[in-house]
Amino acid sequence: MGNVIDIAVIPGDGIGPEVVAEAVKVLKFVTNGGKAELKLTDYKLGAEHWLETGETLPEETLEAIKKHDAILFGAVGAAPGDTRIPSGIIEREMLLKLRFSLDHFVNLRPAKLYPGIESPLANPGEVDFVVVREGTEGPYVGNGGSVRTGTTHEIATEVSVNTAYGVERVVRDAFRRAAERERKHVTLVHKHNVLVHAGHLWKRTVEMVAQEFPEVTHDYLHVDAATIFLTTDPSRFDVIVTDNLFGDILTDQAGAITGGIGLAASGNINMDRTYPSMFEPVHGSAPDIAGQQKADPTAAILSVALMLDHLGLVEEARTVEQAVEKEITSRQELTDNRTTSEIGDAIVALLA
Ligand SMILES: NC(=O)C1=CN([C@@H]2O[C@H](COP(=O)(O)OP(=O)(O)OC[C@H]3O[C@@H](n4cnc5c(N)ncnc54)[C@H](O)[C@@H]3O)[C@@H](O)[C@H]2O)C=CC1
Ligand SMILES: CC(C)CC(=O)C(=O)O
Ligand SMILES: [Mg+2]
Repeated sequence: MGNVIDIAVIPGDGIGPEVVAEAVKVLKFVTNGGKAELKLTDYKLGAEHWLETGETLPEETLEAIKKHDAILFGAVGAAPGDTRIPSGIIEREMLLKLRFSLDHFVNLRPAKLYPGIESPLANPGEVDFVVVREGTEGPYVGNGGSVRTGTTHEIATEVSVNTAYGVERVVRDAFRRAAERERKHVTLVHKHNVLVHAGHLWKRTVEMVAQEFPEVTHDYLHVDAATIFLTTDPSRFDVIVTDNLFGDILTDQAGAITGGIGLAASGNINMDRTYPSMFEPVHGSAPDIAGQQKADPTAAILSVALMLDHLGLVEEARTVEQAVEKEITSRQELTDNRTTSEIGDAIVALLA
């Protein structure tokens, strides 16, 4: 990394550029005069870019992105009903291509109910867990197709790919994280009563890796039951490890119970550091509120804290998290009807 922190910025579509602008404000402020000089390079990618150019993620852009220390990402994608853009093209050929090409095998999604934030649950208790979602495999790999057989019936397949290598490395990561946490507990979430091939691989892998971590306890929940407990007893969770699809769904639910998707941060992490990791809010491009300064930028700002931590700027990361915590605690309502930019400014003011 040297004395320069070299960040690729991909604002994307919808509210992506609005929340990234606030995240960048925070990043500039917190690194100003610090250990390293900040260098930001913007990349125009996403649905709007595709409409203008027909490009999703050209190889030369991918190669250029690989050279940065980390990536700050907003969100991409069109409104679900937008017929100008083939559904999924941007998500798969741009966002997932980035995650897969850069081997972001740990999709880290912390879920914390900050003091002062109202949960929709009557008695949420103390909620502070992380979801370690596998980021490069599962049903998101594009292993499928749509064919017509001799009958008139169309067949569509979407095959989930789970390699022993991929499962083992993410499960070990979850146990390592649990070993560092107070409660030291891992919950595997899957559906091995039905998805027996993938489910048993995950279950056997957890049993195997658990031997290396005698101080970490573990249990198992089928994903349907996990959604119940996320609503009725979220404080039971410490570290959840799960596949790409279940982790995607559970982390939107985790966002909702911890005060809203506008607060949920994530990191797509290449733990081997062979390529840059990417930090982004859990939410999407929110076309329903885009361009109105209604989005909460807190998730994007907390993603900056995850990024700083990953880059070894631990003090700066903690400073950002503390400022967010302080700002959130002072809120009467989730955003207090302030603009995206006003919330960003309020957090920056607390960094000073
Ligand atoms: N990582 C990414 O780039 C992701 C992209 N998407 C894409 O985003 C587009 C919209 O997807 P949706 O399913 O509608 O999910 P979404 O997360 O964009 O929006 C769901 C709901 O949450 C609200 N919301 C989201 N972020 C918010 C914020 N920061 N502050 C306040 N409210 C917020 C939205 O207004 C909407 O009502 C689609 O094209 C989808 O494929 C969806 C999820 C992740
Ligand atoms: C490819 C993305 C749109 C999947 C998603 O919703 C997410 O990663 O949260
Ligand atoms: Mg999602």
